[in-house]
Amino acid sequence: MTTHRTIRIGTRGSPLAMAQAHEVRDRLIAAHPDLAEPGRLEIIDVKTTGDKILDRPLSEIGGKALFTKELDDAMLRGDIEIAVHSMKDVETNILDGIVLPALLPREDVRDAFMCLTAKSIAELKEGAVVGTASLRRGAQIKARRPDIQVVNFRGNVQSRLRKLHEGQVDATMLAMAGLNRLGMAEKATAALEPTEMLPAVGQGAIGITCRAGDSESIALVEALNHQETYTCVTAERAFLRRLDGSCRTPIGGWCRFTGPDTIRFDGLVVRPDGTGLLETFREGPVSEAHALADDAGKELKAHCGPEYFIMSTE
Ligand SMILES: NCc1[nH]cc(CCC(=O)O)c1CC(=O)O
Repeated sequence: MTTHRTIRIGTRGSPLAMAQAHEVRDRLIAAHPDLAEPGRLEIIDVKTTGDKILDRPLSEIGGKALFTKELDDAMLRGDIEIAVHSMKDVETNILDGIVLPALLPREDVRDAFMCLTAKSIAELKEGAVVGTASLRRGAQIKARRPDIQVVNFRGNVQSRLRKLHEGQVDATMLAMAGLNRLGMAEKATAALEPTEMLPAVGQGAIGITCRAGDSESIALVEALNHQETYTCVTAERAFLRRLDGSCRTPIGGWCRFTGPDTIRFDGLVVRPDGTGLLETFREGPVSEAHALADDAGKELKAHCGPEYFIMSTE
């Protein structure tokens, strides 16, 4: 192959998004050493609405599509060849004209608990204030500790840590994956086991998209795919699709390999106020991962009424 066009890697501009884009660039060069030549790869900061509006809950301003829309638009316009996404933020249905040729090996899937006064959720003082913009984290913590007050809390990792140190909240939660990628894992007070806080669908996984038909970029990106992660995250997204997943419903879903040929999927839904937690799991062969998670979604969907879903009114 002797084409020499520049491959533009689009990303959001936050420190975490930039770290992820650099990881993709490094992996592309490791897989295709000719890409190390000057001018072959370029990282482009595509501003997203989600990064610009910081004072309202994510669930009120249009959900996770915000984080990906501008990257999708830039790709469809032909401004970038490759886009780097946190799979947690990618809509369950990928746009026509865009493909997902690779998921990188999954990072730590757990949520981090960050608190200056307690080592665990159980040790938080009566009536403690926990800051999170995530309905999933807020509802799961309320399910465990109904006395806790959950307040909306956004911003990047650095600004959330500052608010914690200023005493605006008693505790907050972040993805371990993000802290690890920023080299800030030591900021976590504890990692919450999935039995205590089931992660979001796609948490810890980076997805790389290309324009459908851009066979050169697709071939470069496909070499980075980690099949185990792809199988698990695809299964989780089948579960999410059954539940009409968006930022507006507290949903957790996690699939992992339990042996070379077997998986286990765990899923839950809970009302935003922390009541009515419903959980289920499936175990079976890897080849059935998608069908098993899909079936788990059907089961939970049959049991959760409209009060599990916050309807959009804006
Ligand atoms: N919604 C923002 C977002 N999207 C992905 C991550 C973390 C990295 C990951 O899950 O891969 C975060 C921040 C957080 O939840 O702490």
